[in-house]
Amino acid sequence: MKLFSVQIPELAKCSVLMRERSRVEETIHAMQRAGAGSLQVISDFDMTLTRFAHNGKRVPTTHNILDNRLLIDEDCTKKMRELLNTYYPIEIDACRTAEEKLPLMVEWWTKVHELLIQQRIRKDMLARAVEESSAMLRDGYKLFFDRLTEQQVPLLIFSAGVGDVLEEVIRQNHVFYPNVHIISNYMDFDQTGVLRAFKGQLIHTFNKREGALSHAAGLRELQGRPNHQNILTIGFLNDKTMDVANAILRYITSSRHK
Ligand SMILES: Nc1ccn([C@@H]2O[C@H](COP(=O)(O)O)[C@@H](O)[C@H]2O)c(=O)n1
Repeated sequence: MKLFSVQIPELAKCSVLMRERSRVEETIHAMQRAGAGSLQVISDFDMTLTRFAHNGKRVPTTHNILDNRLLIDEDCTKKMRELLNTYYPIEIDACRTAEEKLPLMVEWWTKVHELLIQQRIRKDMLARAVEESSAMLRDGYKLFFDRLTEQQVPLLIFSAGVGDVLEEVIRQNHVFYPNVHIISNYMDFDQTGVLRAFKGQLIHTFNKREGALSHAAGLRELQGRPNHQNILTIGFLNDKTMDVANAILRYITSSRHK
């Protein structure tokens, strides 16, 4: 289909890899015919909506943003880093199955959350910790969030990170719009604003997908958007921008094509 190299030239870039090009094109076409009113977007957060690295340094995940003296002491920093060095290589180990990794991920998240609770983190310090961090959204994020909100397309961010921190990152980047819904690990603060637990069921890397789909089905705003036969999954190479996702979004939501 010539149409796509002309109307979405970003898809012709050699950095864009597709398992079955014709299927991708058919799906985008079907989504465009269905229009913005049928669209819903589900996204990860850390290293998807945020950058992987900047100036050669890793951009912190929402958990790592909490590594700030305003919130935790040196001993906790040390223990959290040891846990990261132990469990992160397991999370990304291509030789282990998801079944093998799952209990180890539960162990990692549980240990870190216990450490954070012991630190009696203060809710009113979170915004400053985010300000002082090097958290950074991926290039092209503004166009992405703006387009979705203009077109009233719900954006469900499903993250195994820390929801309170995630919210603060998008708030400080001025894109926490009403169409944005976040499912994540939220902190539970006592009446004086001190962390005492994490709310609800733990979300980790290996239970995110099922959780995202069941939550999406339950959200009132997403009802009436049953575009389940047309699903497009987009992954990013670490240092790439959101231009491909933005180009597809522009095409699908542009009234010119209707
Ligand atoms: N203590 C932890 C636990 C997890 N992480 C990383 O957070 C990432 C969350 O990613 P989302 O796409 O779900 O937002 C996850 O992949 C872990 O690598 C961490 O940094 N510290």
